[in-house]
Amino acid sequence: MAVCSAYASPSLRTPCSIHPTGSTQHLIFFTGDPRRPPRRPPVSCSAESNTVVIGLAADSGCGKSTFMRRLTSVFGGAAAPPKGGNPDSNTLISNSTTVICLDDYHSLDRTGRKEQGVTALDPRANNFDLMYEQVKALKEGKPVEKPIYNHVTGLLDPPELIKPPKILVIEGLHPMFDARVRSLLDFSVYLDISNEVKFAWKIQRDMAERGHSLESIKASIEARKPDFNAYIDPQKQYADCVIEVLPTELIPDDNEGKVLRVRLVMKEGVKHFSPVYLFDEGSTISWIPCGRKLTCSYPGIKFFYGPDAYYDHEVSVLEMDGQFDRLDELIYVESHLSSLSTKFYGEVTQQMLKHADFPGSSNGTGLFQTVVGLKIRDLFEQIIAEKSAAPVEASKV
Ligand SMILES: Nc1ncnc2c1ncn2[C@@H]1O[C@H](COP(=O)(O)OP(=O)(O)OP(=O)(O)O)[C@@H](O)[C@H]1O
Ligand SMILES: O=C(CO)[C@H](O)[C@H](O)COP(=O)(O)O
Repeated sequence: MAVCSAYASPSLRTPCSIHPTGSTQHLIFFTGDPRRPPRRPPVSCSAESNTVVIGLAADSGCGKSTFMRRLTSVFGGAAAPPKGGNPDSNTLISNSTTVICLDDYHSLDRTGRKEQGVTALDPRANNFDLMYEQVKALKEGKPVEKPIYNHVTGLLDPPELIKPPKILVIEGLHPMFDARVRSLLDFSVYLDISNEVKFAWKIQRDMAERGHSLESIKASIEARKPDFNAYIDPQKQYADCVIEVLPTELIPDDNEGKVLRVRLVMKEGVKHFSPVYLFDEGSTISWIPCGRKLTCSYPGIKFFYGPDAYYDHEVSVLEMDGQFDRLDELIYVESHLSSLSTKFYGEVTQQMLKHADFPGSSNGTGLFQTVVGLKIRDLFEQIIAEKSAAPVEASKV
C-alpha cells in the first residue's frame, strides 16, 4: 500500500491503495476518534502531491529519445525500463523521473489503423480520455495501470503499473493536443525539425540502422505529412519552449544537412522559467565567437540573441548556426550565456562532454537540449520549494 504523505491534520490520514484488480482505490481513515467529524475537509492524494509534469512533443525520429537521455542525466541516475516488466515497454524510469511514451495511448493497433485507413498521428487512433485521466491521476499522486503499445508487434499489450514520480515526462506525438492534458503540464517543449533535416536524420537512421530503402523513407515521410501538419505541428503554439532545427545559413544552398542552424524559442512570462540570454537581457545581438578562444573550422559558428514574437506570444530567441570543433572550448560560449540555471560554473560544458557521443553534441541541438534540461530542473526545484513553503505560510494564517 502506498500511503500519501499528505495529512490534513494529525488525526486525518489519506492513503492510496492499489486494488488487486489493478484499479486504484482511495480510502480515507482517521487515526483519532472515528465518531468525531474531521476538523477540515479530507485531503485527497492530489492535494499535496509533488509530481511535476513535463510535455515533450515531436514527430517520430526527431530526437525525443536523445533529449530524454540528456534530461534524465541532468537529474542524475540512469533511466531504464520498469524492472521485470514487458521487455518492449516504452517507459523509462530513473530516481526522480518517469518518462512515458504517448504511443501507449494508441487506441488502434497497427492492423486497426490499416483497416480504418488512419495514421498514428490521427486523433482517432488515440485515446485522449484515458491519457487525460491517467496523467491527472499521476499528477495527483495516484498510481495507474497504463497500456503499452508494442512497437515490435504493433499490438496493444497488457498494461504496466506506473507509480507517481517526482517528475513525469509525457513524450510523443500529442502531449499538447488535448486541452485537458495540456492543462496538466507544468512545462512544455516542442522539437521542431524542418523537413530537410528530418529527411536527413531519417535516412541516416532508417537506411543505415534499419535497412529501409530511400524510396520507402521518402514515401513514409510524404504519407505522414498531411496528418503531421493537421495534428502535430500546431501544438508548437502552446509550447513554453521550442527547439527549431533548420539547415545552416553559413553554407550557401547547403543540402547535406550536416551543419545546422538551431533556434531556442523561449516564451516570456512563464511561471518558474526565465529565458536564457546572451550578454545583455532583452537586447539584440549577433556574435561570432570564433577566434583565439574558440577554434572554428569552415563554415564557422554564429550566435544570435534577441526578442521576437511567436504565435502572438512575446519570446526570446537564442540561435546557434554551425558546429563546435572542440567541445571542451564550449566553456567560452557558456561563460557568455546567462540565466542558465546551472549549479556550478561550467555545468553545461560538463554535461555536453559527458554525452559527447549523443547525436547533436557538436551543434545547437545538443547545447539547447542540455540548457532546456537545466531549466526544467530549476523549474522543478522552484515548484517543490513553493509547495513545501505553502503549508508553513498557511499555518501562519
Ligand atoms: N541532434 C541530432 N543531430 C543529428 N541526428 C540526430 C539528432 N537527434 C536525433 N538524430 C537522429 O535521429 C534519430 C532518431 O533520434 P531519436 O531516437 O532521439 O528520436 P525519437 O524522436 O525518439 O524517435 P522515435 O520516436 O522514432 O523513436 C537518431 O538515431 C539520429 O540518427
Ligand atoms: O509515429 C509514431 C510514434 O513514434 C509511430 O509511427 C506510431 O507509434 C506507430 O508505430 P509503429 O509504426 O511501430 O506501429
